[in-house]
This record gives sequence, structure tokens and C-alpha cells, in this order.
Amino acid sequence: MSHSHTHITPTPTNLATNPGSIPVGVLGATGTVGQRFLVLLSAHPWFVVRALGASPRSAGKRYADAVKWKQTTPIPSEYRDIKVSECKPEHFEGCKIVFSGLDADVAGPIESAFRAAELAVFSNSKNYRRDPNVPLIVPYVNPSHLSIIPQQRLLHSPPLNRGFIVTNANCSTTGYVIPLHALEKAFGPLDCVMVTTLQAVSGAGYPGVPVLDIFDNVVPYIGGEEEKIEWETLKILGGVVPSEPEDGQVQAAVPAGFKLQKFDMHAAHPLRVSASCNRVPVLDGHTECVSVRFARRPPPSPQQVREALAAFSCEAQTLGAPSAAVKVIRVHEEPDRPQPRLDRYFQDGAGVDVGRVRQCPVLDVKFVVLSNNVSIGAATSSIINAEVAVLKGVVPV
Ligand SMILES: NC(=O)C1=CN([C@@H]2O[C@H](COP(=O)(O)OP(=O)(O)OC[C@H]3O[C@@H](n4cnc5c(N)ncnc54)[C@H](OP(=O)(O)O)[C@@H]3O)[C@@H](O)[C@H]2O)C=CC1
Ligand SMILES: N[C@@H](CC(=O)OP(=O)(O)O)C(=O)O
Repeated sequence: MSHSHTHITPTPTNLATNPGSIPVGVLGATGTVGQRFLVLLSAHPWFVVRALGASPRSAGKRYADAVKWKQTTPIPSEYRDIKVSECKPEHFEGCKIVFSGLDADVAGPIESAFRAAELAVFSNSKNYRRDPNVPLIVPYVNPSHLSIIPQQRLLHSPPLNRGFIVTNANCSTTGYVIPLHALEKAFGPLDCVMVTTLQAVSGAGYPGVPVLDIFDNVVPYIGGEEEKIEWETLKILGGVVPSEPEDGQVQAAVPAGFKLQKFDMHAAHPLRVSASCNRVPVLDGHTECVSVRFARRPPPSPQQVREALAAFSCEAQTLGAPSAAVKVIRVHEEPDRPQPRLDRYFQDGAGVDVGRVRQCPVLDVKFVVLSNNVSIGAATSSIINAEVAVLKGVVPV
């Protein structure tokens, strides 16, 4: 890749005064998440889209002819005539970052090829979430996990200078892990969590769940979803700790003085998580009913929980990431909120809504979370992750 741009010190102010200073591409640009990426990137102060990739079925067509556009706003005019490419790095010459909304059946080798071509890959797909050298980042929770990137580059064969993969989480994990993190920050470690999801149909991509399955119905099964929520929560809420080389091969690749790290999976205070997932006939917006037990006794009251959630702020905001919500968690007092139709586009879907905070007679406290699965649950998270990575100097610009 050639990188001919003038060096810009990454601060929110000087990036804002250089609009379009960071060229990016979108993989899976015709899909549900890809479309949301394009809407958000169209108005972005730093990132400018230079290339769009999708399947060989779409490659060679004008974007407007290839896509089945499902957003409520028109296709941003600057994308309509871009020729869609196959997802190969040579078609993304000049891009520094690619955002991936690829079908998980193909994302693995494609994202790996872009990393090997020294691009920064911010992915929504599940393929690399469990990789011990790839951070799984919810931008309001654990951007500190970007510290694993030097190790990811070093242990890649051959080692990389600029390329890396960052994943964001499953959309249901993302929605509820934000208030969980706010609670751990305020009241110490959680001991156990029960979560029941009511997930929108857009979570299944396009064309998604057949209408004859979902209309007038609830489907109490989403393949692999419960396992993903239970496992991803531990990686996200856990820390990054020092580790030892695991075999001779790794040892050979690690220069003297390089400090290896690993994800500790919330090991300091083991956290039990049980998830039950349901598909419901809602277009966008995942609702989750959550009950928690705190390790520390006595636990906080529902009112203390409400106040802590409403007061939550995070590093993405203090760094000045332009897509971060002003209010990460909006707490409702009304007894019948949040609701998907009313609340899913608050702050353009960049925050989460919490309501019905109350005593739980079995665990300690229970509440309802609503998050926009295609915004903070997918594209918005990737974009904020990239903004934070730029601001921390992980992506050289
Ligand atoms: N929808 C959501 O709420 C969330 C989705 N995700 C994850 O994000 C990813 C994208 O999801 P979503 O947008 O819903 O999926 P869609 O099915 O709507 O879109 C898939 C995209 O992948 C492209 N694609 C398919 N096959 C290939 C191929 N062989 N080579 C290159 N590109 C290909 C499609 O292109 P074409 O149009 O040409 O077929 C399309 O652009 C998935 O991994 C999903 O699990 C994560 C969180 C939330
Ligand atoms: N499975 C989620 C969306 C999704 O694609 O998740 P993941 O990226 O973890 O496969 C849903 O149906 O709502």
C-alpha cells in the first residue's frame, strides 16, 4: 500500500481541520452493516471512503446498482457511482483503514489478507473475536485492550509494521456489556448475570429471517448467540495481563525485552453469565432484560445503580472520538421505556437506553437495556474503535 498523505498529529482538533484526511474502505459495503457504515462515514470529519468491496456477484457494478438499499435516508450521492470491487487488497490501494461488514462465512481469509497488506481492519464479524492476539473491543468499555496490537503484529508471520485486526462484539453482547461495565466501575466486580434478549430481525442481515417464521411470532433460538454472549462478556470485561511464551515457536519470534500479554477473561473475579436469546418481530433495536448480582456485599440499591449508570463516562469521550455518544447511557424513569420504536435512534443509535431499574428478588438488581444493533451494535462501534485507535496513535496517519 502507498501512504502518500502528509503526517498529521492525531488530535480531534487538527483532524477536524483536515476533513477527509484519512482514506478508508468498506468491505461488505452492500450488506446491512455495510450500508450503515456508509451512512455514518458520509458525514465523518476524518474518514473518507475511497473503495467499496462486496462479493463477486456485486463486483464491477455501480454501487447504486449492486446494493438493495434499506436505509431510511437515500444512498449518499458520493457513493452511487463508485464501482464495487472484489474484496482484495489491491483494489484498496491508498486506504489506511478498512471497515468490515463481511458475511462471517468469508470474513476470515479476507480480513487476514488486508491485515497482511498492512491495513488496519475494524471488523464486525465473529471470526477473530476469540483470537488470543486480537482485541474484542466495545469502544465505551475496553479500548485499553488495544495494547495487544504490537504483539499481534510481532507474532504475525511475517511480522507487520502497520497491519492489524480489531473486532467488535456481537450486537447483543455490546448492548448489555456497556451498563455492566458502568456498574463494575462504580461498585466493583459482578458475580453473576442473567440476560434474556429480544433481538430485532435486522440482526440476521438481509434477507434474514423468513417473514413466515417471524411475523406474529417469537423464535426462541438464534444459533450460537447465547454462547457468544456468555464468552465475549468475559473477554471484554476482563483485563490484559502479562504472560509467558507458550511454545518454542513463539519464544523464537519474541525479541528480548518484549512483554507478552494475554486476556484474563475476568479471572480475578470469576463471573458467571447465562444468556437466553429470542428473535422478535422488531426491525431494528435489541432489547435485553438483565439481572445482576454484585460480588461486594451489601449490593448497591436500585437508586444508586440508576445514578451510576446515568453518570457513566469513558475514555472514548475524553479522548474526543467524534462518533462517541455525548450521553453513553440514557436512564429512563418512565415505567414503560425503553422501547425500540421510540428510543433506537436517540443520538443516532450511538448510545444505549436503560430503564426499569429495580430490585431483583433472586439476584440484586434488574433492568432493561435497548441498543441499536446496526449502530452501536455494529457500525458505530467499529468507527469509534477506529477513532480511538487513531487518537492513541495505533493507526499511523
Ligand atoms: N446485522 C447486525 O445487526 C450485525 C451483524 N454483525 C456481523 O457483521 C457481518 C455483516 O452482517 P450483515 O451486514 O448483517 O450481513 P449481510 O448479509 O446483510 O451482508 C453481507 C455482506 O458480505 C458480502 N459478501 C457475501 N459473500 C461475499 C464474498 N464471497 N466475498 C466478499 N463479500 C461477500 C455481501 O456482498 P453481496 O451483497 O455482494 O452479496 C454483503 O456486502 C456479519 O459477520 C454479521 O455476523 C455483527 C453485529 C450486528
Ligand atoms: N447474531 C446477531 C447478529 C450477528 O451477526 O452477530 P455476530 O456478529 O456475533 O455473528 C443477531 O442475529 O442479532
